[in-house]
Amino acid sequence: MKILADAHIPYLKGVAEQFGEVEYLPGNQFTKQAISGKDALIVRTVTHFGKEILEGTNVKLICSATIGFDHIDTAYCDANGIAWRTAPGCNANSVEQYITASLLYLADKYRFRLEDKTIGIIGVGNVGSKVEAACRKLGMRVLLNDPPREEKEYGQNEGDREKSIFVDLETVKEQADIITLHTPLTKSGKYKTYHLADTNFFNTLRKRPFIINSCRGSVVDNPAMKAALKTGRIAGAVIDCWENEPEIDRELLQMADIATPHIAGYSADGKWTATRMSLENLNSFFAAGIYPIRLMPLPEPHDPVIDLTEIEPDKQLAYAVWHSYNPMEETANLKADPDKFYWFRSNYPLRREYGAYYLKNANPKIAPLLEQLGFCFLKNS
Ligand SMILES: NC(=O)C1=CN([C@@H]2O[C@H](COP(=O)(O)OP(=O)(O)OC[C@H]3O[C@@H](n4cnc5c(N)ncnc54)[C@H](O)[C@@H]3O)[C@@H](O)[C@H]2O)C=CC1
Ligand SMILES: O=C(O)C(=O)[C@H](O)COP(=O)(O)O
Repeated sequence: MKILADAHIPYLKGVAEQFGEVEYLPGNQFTKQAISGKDALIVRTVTHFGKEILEGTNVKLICSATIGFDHIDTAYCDANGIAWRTAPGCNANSVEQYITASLLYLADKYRFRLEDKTIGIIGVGNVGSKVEAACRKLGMRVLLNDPPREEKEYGQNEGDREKSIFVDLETVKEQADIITLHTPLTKSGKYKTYHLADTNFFNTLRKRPFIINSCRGSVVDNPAMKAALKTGRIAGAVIDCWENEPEIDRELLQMADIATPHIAGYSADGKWTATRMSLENLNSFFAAGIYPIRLMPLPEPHDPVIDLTEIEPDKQLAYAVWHSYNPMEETANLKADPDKFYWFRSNYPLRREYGAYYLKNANPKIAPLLEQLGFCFLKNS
């Protein structure tokens, strides 16, 4: 079997070779010529797979090591017998870590308590559900908006809808102090999300909320968001996903509280899982019978012990979370050097999720919350 893989998918080299002959190329260098003789592609979101690149090639399977799949023209693939697979949920914990770290940053910067705030979560799938769980642990009031799920789970019947755990978008716009988006990017259909947050959305917000976009750039109309920041219709913005990546709006970049180069899902844990799932997809599609698929173990963090001895109890939560992941350095780097958007993504430092860290001397009042988030504890601490 001949495989072409994105060279920036970690933990793949040396393992994918069990399946056949593997060539590696950076995702932005995939061409029709490069893919034409390949049976399978292992890809990332940076390459668009539609008619222009796929037509006339031999490709039978596209494995995307990602959750999102808006970079694949699925209608073209389905119509032309090209199978495609993704890695559902692979980096959902990583996005939750990003959102938790960002919420704690906003609370610190603007001097509010998360317990006093209402968050609206738009899109409650793998990622949104993790974000929901984290926000509840943080003591926030949570509003869930997911019309496709609501329709599927509660139907059209008014009586059933009354039992729904979901609210409509108007309620989110009316009551949320913070709105975070976790939908896929879809450009057609009853529930399309392209420019879900457009000028009208921003003009009809009631509470001057913070907006967080870590799903896909075009779910938010970026010029409309910039205008909303300028007029003060929104209090601030956390932006991981942008329209026209990597050529993002420089003015919007400078205005955002947190501005990162589409890396919310970039924990090593998430990347490792994405690679494993992609190889499993390859294995089952071609009935390759490779067992076990063994990836190298995840590297330990550089500083796995978090000593909270000197940290005031009410600062321990943020301290521990930011020790595991702090978006501020990335924000400063991107603001200083936006031309390196793609480079920052391709040269991402090791980031581990909470479970790779051991806490020492946590205050007994805060320890249960840290444990619920997923941190470990050093024995006798
Ligand atoms: N920034 C990053 O690094 C990452 C971004 N993502 C993005 O996050 C998206 C969501 O990921 P998952 O939760 O795993 O996907 P998912 O498919 O599990 O959940 C998406 C949810 O959005 C809902 N939805 C669809 N249209 C909607 C609408 N118009 N309004 C409200 N809800 C709507 C769906 O019903 C579903 O429950 C991905 O499609 C991807 O684009 C995912 C991982 C990492
Ligand atoms: O999983 C997704 O969906 C994402 O957005 C990924 O985190 C994007 O990663 P790349 O494929 O662009 O490296």
